[in-house]
Amino acid sequence: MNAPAPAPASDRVIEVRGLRNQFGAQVVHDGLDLDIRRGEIVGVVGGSGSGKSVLLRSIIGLNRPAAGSVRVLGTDMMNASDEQRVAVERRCGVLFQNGALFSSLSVADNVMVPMREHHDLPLALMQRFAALKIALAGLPPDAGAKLPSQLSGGMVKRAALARAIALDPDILFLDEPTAGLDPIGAAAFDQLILTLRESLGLTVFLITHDLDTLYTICDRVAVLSQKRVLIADTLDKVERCDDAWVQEYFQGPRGRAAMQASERSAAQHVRPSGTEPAPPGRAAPG
Ligand SMILES: Nc1ncnc2c1ncn2[C@@H]1O[C@H](COP(=O)(O)OP(=O)(O)OP(=O)(O)O)[C@@H](O)[C@H]1O
Repeated sequence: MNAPAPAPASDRVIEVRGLRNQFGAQVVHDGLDLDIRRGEIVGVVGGSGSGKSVLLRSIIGLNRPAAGSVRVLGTDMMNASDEQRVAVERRCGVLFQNGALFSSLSVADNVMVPMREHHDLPLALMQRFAALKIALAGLPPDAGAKLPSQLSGGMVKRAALARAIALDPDILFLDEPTAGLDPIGAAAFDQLILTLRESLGLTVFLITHDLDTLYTICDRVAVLSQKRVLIADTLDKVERCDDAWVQEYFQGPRGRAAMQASERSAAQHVRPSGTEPAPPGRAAPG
């Protein structure tokens, strides 16, 4: 398999080299390399327990790797001062699995948490910014006053997204953002990510098990297998990778359904105006 040409250094917003993570005797990553380029949406896939979340945590500094190097926005995270690390953190928004909102704070207060942490702004200004982010995340204005427990699952994801974009990040990290959403909610969330990428110029690191998300919004897909990134490339190249897990994942019934839905969607875009589009397809949630 030919490796894709390396991106110029100035384009790489995340560079992971020789990453090793180990918990006791369990080696999760060994010699893992990954580049993420400015402005792309990269889907990170792999079997359960392959180390996707640990990789995310290693990149954002929540997990200290046993070996290797991680550069984020040009900063060597393993050797950065606290000040440099905080400066990078400010430029990264994270949507954790299940949202991880503070249950005792309203949505607006949750969105203001990173603002309070990193800036010294008047309350009224923070409230205006929070309302803007809540709207950008596709929530109605009255959602700001609600507690997370008063929201539907889809709204919790959007509230967590509003918090993740609170500081206008350069890089958005999403850990299974469409898990638990119904197919229509998941498709809407995918479109929201695309819209935000365009409007905010984001780079997106996206962990997902959702094949439709991969086909709909990802520029490249990185497959975690055998403790490393087996391949990180466009979907058509990844689909042709002859690894057993990749074949089972992409050529199984759900993979084929997602691929066909994506082909139907592409065909709709060249359909002459005035003709009826085919209904959108989305593999049923597992
Ligand atoms: N803090 C920790 N201490 C010990 N083991 C850990 C820790 N964090 C993760 N692990 C282990 O590392 C492995 C990889 O975990 P990780 O959560 O990254 O998997 P994943 O690929 O995200 O899985 P899933 O798709 O199920 O969410 C798992 O075996 C997990 O139990």
